[in-house]
Amino acid sequence: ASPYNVEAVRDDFPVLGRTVDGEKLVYLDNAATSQKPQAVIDAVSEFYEGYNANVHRGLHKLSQEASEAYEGAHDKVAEFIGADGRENIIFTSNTTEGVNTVAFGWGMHHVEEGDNIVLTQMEHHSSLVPWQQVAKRNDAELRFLEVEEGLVKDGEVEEKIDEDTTAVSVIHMSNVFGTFAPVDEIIDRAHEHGARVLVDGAQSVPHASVNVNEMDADFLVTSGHKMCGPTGTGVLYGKTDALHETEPYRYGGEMIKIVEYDDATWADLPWKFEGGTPNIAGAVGLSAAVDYLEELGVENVHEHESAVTRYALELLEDDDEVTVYGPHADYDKERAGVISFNVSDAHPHDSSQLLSDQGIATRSGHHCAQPLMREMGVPATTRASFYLYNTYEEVDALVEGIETVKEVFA
Ligand SMILES: Cc1ncc(COP(=O)(O)O)c(CNc2co[nH]c2=O)c1O
Repeated sequence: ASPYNVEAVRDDFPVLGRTVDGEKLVYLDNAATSQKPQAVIDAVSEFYEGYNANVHRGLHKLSQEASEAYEGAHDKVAEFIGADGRENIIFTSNTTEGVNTVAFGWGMHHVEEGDNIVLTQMEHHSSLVPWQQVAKRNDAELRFLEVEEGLVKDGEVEEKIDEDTTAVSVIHMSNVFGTFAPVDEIIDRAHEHGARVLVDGAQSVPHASVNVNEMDADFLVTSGHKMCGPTGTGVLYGKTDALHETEPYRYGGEMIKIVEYDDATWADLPWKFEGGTPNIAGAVGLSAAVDYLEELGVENVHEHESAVTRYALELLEDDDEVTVYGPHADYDKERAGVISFNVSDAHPHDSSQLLSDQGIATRSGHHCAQPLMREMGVPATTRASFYLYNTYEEVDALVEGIETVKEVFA
């Protein structure tokens, strides 16, 4: 049984009521982006209908209202992830921008020749590629914590993070396997050697309770659009001292204090990192998304999602024509709502297409983890990813849909 009334929750999400070519929509692509509750849609509309203005305290009422909403959204996100306050919260357009801000604003200035940067083998391209650039330009070594079935191998953290490690960037929850990396062990080890750690929380913050202070992460990035927030929203968290060590990434208006013809000084945190007119409507929507998740209870979301995922794993693992990648249903540690699988000899793209023909939205491909796919020895996988509104009946629909794939490729 779910910790909340799933059917009532589903009524909050207009898109879930639609059909796809006459088939009832079964949306299982939440790792890519989540659907939006009416409260988020309304918050954005109310902003445009009622107090749309540019922020940073123009001297007219609408600007003051918009500024309060925009700045207040930073406070809300800070509270949601256990940060000290708004100065630790930078709004970005997505996780990718957050990683780039840290890689180029901090990494480029602190990683020196001969240092090493440590990642895991299951990083998303949005983390791997920026750090590749830092390593190349600063003549540093990239190291990878080896992973097996979505789990960092024993001994890797101890072996790979050493006195020459300056930066560690680790995916908190894998968008391929749904597994969690041992971030506490990684952060402890990195801090022993004075290295800063960026946690990629794109898949963890929307799905599980994350507290940046308890975790002691130096930086953490996530996507607002994966946690019921509008497209084009994301968050970069940084410890105050880490952000003071970080150069701005987006220069221009709003992020300055004093500007001369030949130089400028920067605004206080977090505005130093928010050059230009921000995504005000997105921030208002993200604030409403945090309210929605807090109302439901992120722990309840994680409990529901984990139960639905376990149900799916048990059914898929019983099918000897389905290969499930990552730990199986008997796995006793935390695992969130992502299952990568392949069906007999069907190419993942064909599986996804056939499932889509039945109204079932999954994603097939390399999931922005091409090196990992090569490690796994597969060109791609089909991935079902669950969220707070998915049901056991939708898992049954997925399993029935896979039967159709098997018939076509039998
Ligand atoms: C672990 C992880 N890191 C970073 C990103 C990038 O986030 P963005 O900048 O908001 O796009 C994603 C998005 N992952 C996926 C996007 O589409 N399918 C996915 O699995 C992700 O899953």
